[in-house]
Amino acid sequence: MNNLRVSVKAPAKINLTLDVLYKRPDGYHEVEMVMTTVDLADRVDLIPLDHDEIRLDCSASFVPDDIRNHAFKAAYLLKERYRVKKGVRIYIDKKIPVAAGLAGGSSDAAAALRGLNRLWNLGLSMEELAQIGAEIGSDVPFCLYGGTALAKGRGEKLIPLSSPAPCWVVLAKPPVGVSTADVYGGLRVNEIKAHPATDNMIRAIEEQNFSMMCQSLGNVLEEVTMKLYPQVRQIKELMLATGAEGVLMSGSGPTVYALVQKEMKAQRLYNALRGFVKDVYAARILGGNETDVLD
Ligand SMILES: C[C@@](CO)(OP(=O)(O)O)[C@H](O)COP(=O)(O)OP(=O)(O)OC[C@H]1O[C@@H](n2ccc(N)nc2=O)[C@H](O)[C@@H]1O
Ligand SMILES: Nc1ncnc2c1ncn2[C@@H]1O[C@H](COP(=O)(O)OP(=O)(O)O)[C@@H](O)[C@H]1O
Repeated sequence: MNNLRVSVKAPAKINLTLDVLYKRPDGYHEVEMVMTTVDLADRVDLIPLDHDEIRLDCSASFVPDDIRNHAFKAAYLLKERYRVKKGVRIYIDKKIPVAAGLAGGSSDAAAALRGLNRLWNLGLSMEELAQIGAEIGSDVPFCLYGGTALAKGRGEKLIPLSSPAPCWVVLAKPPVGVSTADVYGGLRVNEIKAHPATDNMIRAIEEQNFSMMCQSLGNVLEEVTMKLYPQVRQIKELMLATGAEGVLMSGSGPTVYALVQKEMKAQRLYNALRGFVKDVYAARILGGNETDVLD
């Protein structure tokens, strides 16, 4: 049975921009955000079971192992909708920090959708998978396609972009978990001080202009999370003082990342941050399509 297992890479995303246009009647916020994938990734293994059950285990014990897990929900929705009478064990090798603004759970769900489409021979198109993904979470469609994209609507409407200038991303997560709903809930849309220059960011990406990309970083949720967790501001300041060319909080946070072009600078930042917080990662912007099924 084990030779039929499918393993899928589930990369983290960062927000290069995150703008909120207005609060919608359905409670969600209309967003405009540029996202890209980085090579910090979970691995999702899908192993057929000989009975009709979804079982989930994760290397991080505090991650839910039932329908509250986005990857479990992906399998559940596929089984329900396409009347699949097969069982699967989902194993998540967790490398992306949890509740961090890096879409770890969404990426696991996207990986499960892609992998199960193959394991169960469903023949679903990416559009069909993205529709199911959007029912699980606003970031799941982006995670399905990966690469770099402008996301609109509540995050599920995607316009693909080319790869940004290659660079290093040094990520630091203070030891707090952030609830995305609480952060959006704390935002007063008519009090937003500065909206990110989304058009400039898109141009910087198209032109692979690294310094323009750094200048165009912006996230309207940053202020909200910084009020809750002052460590976010402290990490940003430390990153800038250590030579980061651009810094921003990703998503609803609390992870902050620094962009640098040279590996040596990434190493210096990594070392400086490790003296301040435990969760530090050095990764590369992937930017292209890297969401392949591994085997
Ligand atoms: C902020 C972002 C930026 O990429 O990422 P994370 O910080 O979660 O990684 C996303 O918008 C998060 O997407 P995701 O985590 O999939 O959110 P969902 O599960 O769909 O929604 C969780 C909750 O966030 C709020 N929400 C989410 C998306 C949106 N456009 N408006 C909202 O107001 C709603 O209160 C919703 O109930
Ligand atoms: N596969 C998963 N990995 C991590 N967290 C998950 C997963 N499925 C559901 N969750 C739940 O989703 C919440 C948000 O987690 P995550 O996706 O890591 O963060 P974020 O939305 O900030 O990027 C967590 O608190 C966790 O309980």
